[in-house]
Amino acid sequence: MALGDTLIEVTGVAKHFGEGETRVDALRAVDLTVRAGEVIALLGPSGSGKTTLLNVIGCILAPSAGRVVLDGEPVFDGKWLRRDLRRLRLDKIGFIFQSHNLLPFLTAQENVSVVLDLAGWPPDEGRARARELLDYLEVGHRAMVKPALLSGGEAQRVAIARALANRPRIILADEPTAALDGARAGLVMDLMRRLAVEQEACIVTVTHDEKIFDRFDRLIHLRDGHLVSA
Ligand SMILES: Nc1ncnc2c1ncn2[C@@H]1O[C@H](COP(=O)(O)OP(=O)(O)OP(=O)(O)O)[C@@H](O)[C@H]1O
Repeated sequence: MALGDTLIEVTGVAKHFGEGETRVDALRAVDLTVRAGEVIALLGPSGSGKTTLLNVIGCILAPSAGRVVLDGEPVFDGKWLRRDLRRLRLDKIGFIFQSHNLLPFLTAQENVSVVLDLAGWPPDEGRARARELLDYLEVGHRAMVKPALLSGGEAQRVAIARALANRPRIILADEPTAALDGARAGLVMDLMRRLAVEQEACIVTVTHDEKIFDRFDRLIHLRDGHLVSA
């Protein structure tokens, strides 16, 4: 598809942890632009800075230097430019993690609708949206079940529904298919792409999972905190 708006613009971003002899430069002068409709992978050896970059884009971690613009809005330029980062994350960003992090005491449907409650949706609209997404992801028949009774693939699809529920335009995923077999991993990525394209969103995925490399528009390699290709 034709690429749309620029959704992620990271310029000169650096992040170090600690000082002096214990200082670790996790990111060094990273530039990255991602546009609507793109599904990209962050690859690289352990410790190369993939999760750090994902957390910076997700406004979970403040960079040490640089500029971050999300969906046209400057959010960091040497310092945070917005005070309400929680609201920003709720509105613009959906997170999908390797371990699905579903709340064990809520049903599958409630795990999705709770995000919409937090974002201020009326409860009946939130329930309807949760159900619609679970149906779309072919886990609607498991809507009233608690996570402990879901298979790995079902739980991951519920987690995807939760990440996408509020129609964020920036979807960040950390090893979303690591727990799935090859066929299911491909299916999950295909579903994520379909939803992203429909919602004019982008997906940035940290992965080591070679089974799904062919599902990405771009593979971006990190090494020692540098982007080595983009
Ligand atoms: N909170 C922290 N405090 C100190 N050092 C950290 C912290 N988070 C990350 N680091 C260091 O920053 C570097 C980059 O870490 P990061 O987790 O981004 O790598 P990664 O590429 O995601 O690795 P992996 O594939 O193992 O998850 C590593 O050297 C790591 O030890």
